[in-house]
Amino acid sequence: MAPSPTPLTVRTSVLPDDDPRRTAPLLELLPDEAPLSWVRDGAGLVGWGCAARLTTSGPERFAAADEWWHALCAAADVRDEVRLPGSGPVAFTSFAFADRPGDSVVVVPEVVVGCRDGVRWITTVGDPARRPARPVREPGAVRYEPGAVSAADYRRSVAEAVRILEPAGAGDPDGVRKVVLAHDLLATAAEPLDARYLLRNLAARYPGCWTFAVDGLVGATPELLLERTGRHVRSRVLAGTSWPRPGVGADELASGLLASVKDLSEHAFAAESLAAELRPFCAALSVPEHPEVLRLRNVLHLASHITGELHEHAADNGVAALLRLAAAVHPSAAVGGTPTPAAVRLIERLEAMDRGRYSGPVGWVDGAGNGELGIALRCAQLETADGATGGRRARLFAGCGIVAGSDPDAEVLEAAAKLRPIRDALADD
Ligand SMILES: C=C(O[C@@H]1C=C(C(=O)O)C=C[C@H]1O)C(=O)O
Repeated sequence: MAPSPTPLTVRTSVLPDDDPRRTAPLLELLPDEAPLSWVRDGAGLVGWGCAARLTTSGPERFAAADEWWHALCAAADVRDEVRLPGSGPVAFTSFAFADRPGDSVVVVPEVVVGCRDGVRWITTVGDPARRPARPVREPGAVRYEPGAVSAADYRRSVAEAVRILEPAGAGDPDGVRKVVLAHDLLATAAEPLDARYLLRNLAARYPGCWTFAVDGLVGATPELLLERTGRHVRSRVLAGTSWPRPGVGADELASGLLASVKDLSEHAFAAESLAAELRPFCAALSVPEHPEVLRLRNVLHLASHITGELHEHAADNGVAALLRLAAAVHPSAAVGGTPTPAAVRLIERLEAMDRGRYSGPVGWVDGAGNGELGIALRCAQLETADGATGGRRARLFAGCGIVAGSDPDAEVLEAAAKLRPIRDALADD
């Protein structure tokens, strides 16, 4: 049962010209204590402090979060002179991948600074405490060791999946055709980890990705699960991956990916599952016939941009609030598999680790039910010391979509390429 909300006083105003926060890069405004971020190409939202917080779990976690957030906003005293998506009341959210185990969190910051369409604003909730702007700390040397699932265990589980999965165009129509398996890696730094160090390095190297931090989960994801702005919804589905190899040019990698039957089938599962779950909410939905290639520093992905217009009644009565839509589309076949329930059971059996909030929806939601949720990929969970960040350990995750034609050795290399963004961001450079 969600706790009963205490009324919040929410004030949003445009930052005046002479305020240094108007021009400083968003990430540079963050204090070291529990920073919150959703930034892409320099725009987005950063937040800090905690005016309200919900921890929830289980299959109803999205509904519980939506109900709590809706009640909090309905009771709030709001003055918003900006009136853009992300102004007024805002919560940062990060959901567990699995129904069980794992906690999901919704955090309402005391301060949010937002930037959108060239407008910079600040939102305060209550009377925020001043936080000292301590300099960003470097992690020093970082040591790695296997996590709950080593690379060797991962290879074995992929090989087992390849044996079990139904081949394309044949086999049992109800059998699992795609499953996404992951493994983890533990990093221990010489110095306490400062999320801001990771955020800045990630944003510098992956500006087109969404650089996020919520409750110690820090990363830069290229995958947008769902964005809702009024009646408009949008998703960037990724599945099918290639990575740089010596002697192979970027164009060759891209054309190889577009011609790979295995990657195209992996991709089709992901794009179709997202579209199928979203369709009942939409008056119009546009799904590209063929994916395109998204080029990042560490990998290339097949990408589909799906857009839709929500039914007017769905948009108006709250059934299509972003957190409700998230319940419908998560887990897509980009991080679960096809068909979803059987694939999720196979993940429990073969992967057998607690993913926590890795590969769950992460992002923000505003008081009107708008917002952006990415899939928490290319990320690390920072260990918390005494309930606050500042520990020296982090758990990194990466996974790959497996189909009957997958090669276990290649999937180990692909997962290693997906760990690069965080490993590079942790490097003491
Ligand atoms: C699971 C991850 O990535 C997902 C799997 C992909 C694939 O298998 O090709 C591509 C992008 C993501 O949807 C990850 O980065 O950990």
